[in-house]
Amino acid sequence: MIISDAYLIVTSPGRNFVTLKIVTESGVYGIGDATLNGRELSVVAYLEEHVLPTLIGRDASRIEDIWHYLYRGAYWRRGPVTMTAIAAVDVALWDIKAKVAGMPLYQLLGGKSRDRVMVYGHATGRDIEACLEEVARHVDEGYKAVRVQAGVPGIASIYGVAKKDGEPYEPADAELPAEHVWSTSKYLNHVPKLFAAVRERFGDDLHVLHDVHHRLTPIEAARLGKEVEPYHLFWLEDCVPAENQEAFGLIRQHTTTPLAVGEVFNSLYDAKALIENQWIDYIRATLTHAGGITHVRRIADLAGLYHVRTGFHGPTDLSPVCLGAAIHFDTWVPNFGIQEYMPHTSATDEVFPHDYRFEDGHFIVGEKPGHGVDIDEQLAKQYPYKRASLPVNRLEDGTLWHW
Ligand SMILES: O=C(O)[C@H](O)[C@@H](O)[C@H](O)[C@H](O)CO
Ligand SMILES: [Mg+2]
Repeated sequence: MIISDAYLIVTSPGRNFVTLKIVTESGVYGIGDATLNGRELSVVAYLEEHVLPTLIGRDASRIEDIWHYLYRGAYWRRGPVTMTAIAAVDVALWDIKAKVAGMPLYQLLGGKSRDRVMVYGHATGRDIEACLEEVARHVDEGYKAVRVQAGVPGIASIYGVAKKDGEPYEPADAELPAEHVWSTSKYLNHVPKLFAAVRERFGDDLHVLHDVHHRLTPIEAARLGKEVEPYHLFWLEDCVPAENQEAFGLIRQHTTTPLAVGEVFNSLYDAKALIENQWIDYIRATLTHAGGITHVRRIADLAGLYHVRTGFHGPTDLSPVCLGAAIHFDTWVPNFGIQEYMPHTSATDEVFPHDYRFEDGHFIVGEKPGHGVDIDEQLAKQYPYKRASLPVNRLEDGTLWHW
């Protein structure tokens, strides 16, 4: 299982994706996702200059050793670029190992803990009415859990709401960052009304989620958590920026609304205090940005000791390679909570043929050896990279805020 080649494929079938392919002397290959939204080419440079040349001639079966070679061996630890690069190598190597073993990846991890993986979809609308229509569409399509984000009166553009009702939401929508204007008070006054309307129309059984996208302070998050308690959210996500993990201790004292965090985390150390103090309920760090299967497995195991469950990040800016590998992980991990699912465009699905399938609000893992996702390199060439940036947010007085 000697590595003979390793190269990147950058393609943009609707949005940018970076994919690593590692090939062994026997011809067996594996692929890993290396997409860091809005910062794609920094990971390309990191891999091409510092990682890929060191892989040639190594034994692909030594996943653990290669992980530490890339982590400890870099001297400069952690960070999204490094950890995304390591993750791409790691997932590609697990893909190779499972293919060589002739097993779907979940078997190598320990086998199935469940038959299917519950997902949540995204309902978005300009106002509450439009948003409720989108929730209804998701319910009709079989979803058991729906994230609900609506426009707020007085805020012109807001995270999570598509420009036109019924269109999928894509945040990296401009070559250079768009500037949005944010008002915490308008938002806080509006969200409880949205969830009151959702429960009134859809009853108690549907799981409902909401993403604050890092824009509150701890005491504001505490207020929101308390005010939505009657509507029994499945989770309130990223309610404050999480560099200061202790902030979650304050929020926790005030509310029983379950808290999810971690899509921007890239290592266990970002979440250690959050988990050990039981300040959160769901950890969202996912394979592509947090060092791959080898590292996220450690995060999940620590989380399990403290009743924290997984709720992997799964937006369209993570490629089907990430989603496919995540579904294997979700099928195995004992402390699974939920998986995020934003459907990719059909052009993306054609570039990345895969064997997972969506059925009745759940993903069913595929049975092909490996993680079950491939890349059509010829087709990928038809979609050249296009620079695309995430927006920024400013308060109404012009202060740069969290988007
Ligand atoms: O919960 C989510 O799915 C996320 O918040 C995403 O929508 C991020 O904004 C995106 O991944 C940034 O690239
Ligand atoms: Mg989020």
